[in-house]
Parts: sequence; structure tokens; C-alpha cells
Amino acid sequence: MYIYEKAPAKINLMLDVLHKREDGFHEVEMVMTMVDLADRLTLSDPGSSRISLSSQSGYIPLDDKNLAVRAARLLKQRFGVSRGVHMHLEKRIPVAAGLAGGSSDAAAALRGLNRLWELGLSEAELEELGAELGSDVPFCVRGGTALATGRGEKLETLPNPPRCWVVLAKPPINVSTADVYGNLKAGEIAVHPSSSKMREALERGSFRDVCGGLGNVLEDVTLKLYPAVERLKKVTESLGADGVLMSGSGPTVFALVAKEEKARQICNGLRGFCEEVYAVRTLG
Ligand SMILES: C[C@](O)(CO)[C@H](O)COP(=O)(O)OP(=O)(O)OC[C@H]1O[C@@H](n2ccc(N)nc2=O)[C@H](O)[C@@H]1O
Ligand SMILES: Nc1ncnc2c1ncn2[C@@H]1O[C@H](COP(=O)(O)OP(=O)(O)OP(=O)(O)O)[C@@H](O)[C@H]1O
Repeated sequence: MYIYEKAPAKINLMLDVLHKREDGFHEVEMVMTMVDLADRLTLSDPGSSRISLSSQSGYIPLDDKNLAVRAARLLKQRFGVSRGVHMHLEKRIPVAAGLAGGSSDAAAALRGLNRLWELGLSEAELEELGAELGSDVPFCVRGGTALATGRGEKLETLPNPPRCWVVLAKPPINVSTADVYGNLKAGEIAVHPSSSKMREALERGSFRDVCGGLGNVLEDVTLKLYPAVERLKKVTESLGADGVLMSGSGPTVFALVAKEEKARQICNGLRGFCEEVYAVRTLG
């Protein structure tokens, strides 16, 4: 028996940091939504108690460092599962891009193993387990669009943004999320994006207001650390997108575009500048 799970990428429509916490994490307010660029995870019973992973990608670890393997180990230990799993990951989301690729794979593994091992866990229980693996994993379990608070694990579902095109451009730079948060001076943030404005924009279904509400306080940090990302953002803006922002801790820059023709133009314009460019849609 084979079980298939899709693991979509996320973008952050807004990301604000309130303060640094005692445990070293940052208290955040972010609105995230899924886009239709996805990894694909296939799970099967190996007939033994082993957990193994294969992938066509040469860019990810296949051992216990992989978040999908860690998700499987977590479930196996927590629920005393004697069965094993072989997972094959078809990786399409760029790695270390700010698109939560690893987190989404972990979420897909949790969902898939819940089915394969017949654990009968609810979505809320899977989200709680996901929080042990990473701050973005609970959102990746739930999907759709959500306001995330705490360190990212407290979720409130919001209406999906109006269907639009999302042009993603990933420069050839690997950004460490820990480094970006580490370089942020939370007390010195000049302009805080507003989660309530983004919520209202989504509730009204206003594409214009969603674009107007885009903001990410990690952008300043990454743009300073990596001037190539700043140049990429400027070029993207000059191509006439409706809204442009860096996702998560970067380095991927995304453009929201209402019209397909414009999305194609922006894609073509960016291709001379950046190798990895994708035109996808929001997942409504
Ligand atoms: C940048 C975002 O991707 C935006 O969605 C998330 O805030 C980060 O999510 P993530 O990659 O799942 O993060 P985790 O794997 O939990 O944490 C990686 C590192 O980022 C820092 N981190 C992460 C989340 C948070 N709220 N505060 C932090 O300071 C911590 O140094 C942590 O060690
Ligand atoms: N399944 C996985 N896919 C990709 N990277 C993984 C995976 N498991 C572990 N990793 C490791 O995690 C690191 C971050 O990769 P990932 O693609 O998840 O970053 P990201 O998109 O920036 O995540 P986020 O947006 O949640 O911060 C990589 O350096 C990689 O070695």
C-alpha cells in the first residue's frame, strides 16, 4: 500500500516580531498562506521496523537531520509503533528558501503516518506534535491561511486571499533562519506591519488591501546581510507587481500579481536575473 501526501510551500503575507523571549525564540505575529508549489511524499510499509527516506534531490539530508524522518521517529517513539516506513520525497520546493519546505515535509509525514500506522490522531494533535519539530510545522499541518502567534505555533484560521499569481524568485544564497533572528534587534524595529490590517483585508477579500498590508520585519535583516536579495527585491518591484515581499527569513522574494499576463512578464524579466523563478498560484 502506498500513501501520497502533498507538501505545499508557504509564503508569509506579514511577519512581525514583538520581542525576544526567555527561551531564545521570538514572539511573532504572522499571516501565512499556502501556494501551489509542492513536494510530494510517498509512504509505504517496508515490512520491517526501519524508518528510511530516499529523494531525487541532492540538496537535503536523508538521515535523522531530515524533518520528515524526525517526524516519523517522534510518532514511533511517542506511540510505541512497532511498524516502520519507507518515505520517498520528490523535492520541488527550493531548500533553505524561506518557503517552509522542510516543515511542510514534516507535516506531510505526520499526516501520512497517521494514516499508514492507523494512529487515529486528530488534526489538533498532529499540530501539537508538529510544534515539537519546528515553529512552522503546525501551520503546515493545518494549511490554508492562518494568523500564527506565540513562536508561530498558535494558529487561527483566516479566509484565503483572493486567488492570484505568485511569482517566486529564489537567489542562490542559503539563509539560516537562526542567523536572521539572531541579527534582529527586536527593540529597534521602526515600522511594525499590522496583523489586524491583513486580517481585515482577507475578510474583505480585497486583493489591493492584501498587497497594501504586506510587511516582514525580518526583511531588513536579510537584505542587509545579503545585498543580492535587496537588488532582487528592487528588480522585482521595477517589473510592476501589485505587491512584493521577502518570505519568512528569506532569501525568496515573492510578487503578488492579479493578471496572468503580468505574472508571465515578471517571470521572464526575473529569469535574466535569477535562475530559480516560479509562477504559481495561491491555494484557495
Ligand atoms: C521565519 C519563519 O519561517 C516564518 O514563518 C519562522 O518564524 C521560522 O520557523 P522555523 O524555520 O520552523 O523555525 P524553527 O526551526 O522553530 O527555529 C529555527 C530557529 O529560528 C529562531 N526562531 C524561530 C522562530 C521564532 N518564533 N523565533 C526564533 O527566534 C530560533 O533561533 C530557532 O532556533
Ligand atoms: N525535508 C527537508 N527538506 C528541506 N530541507 C530540510 C529537510 N529536512 C531538513 N532540512 C534541513 O533544513 C534546512 C532548512 O531547509 P528548509 O527548506 O526547510 O528551509 P526554509 O524554507 O527556510 O524553512 P522556514 O521557512 O520554515 O524557515 C536545510 O538546510 C536542510 O538541510
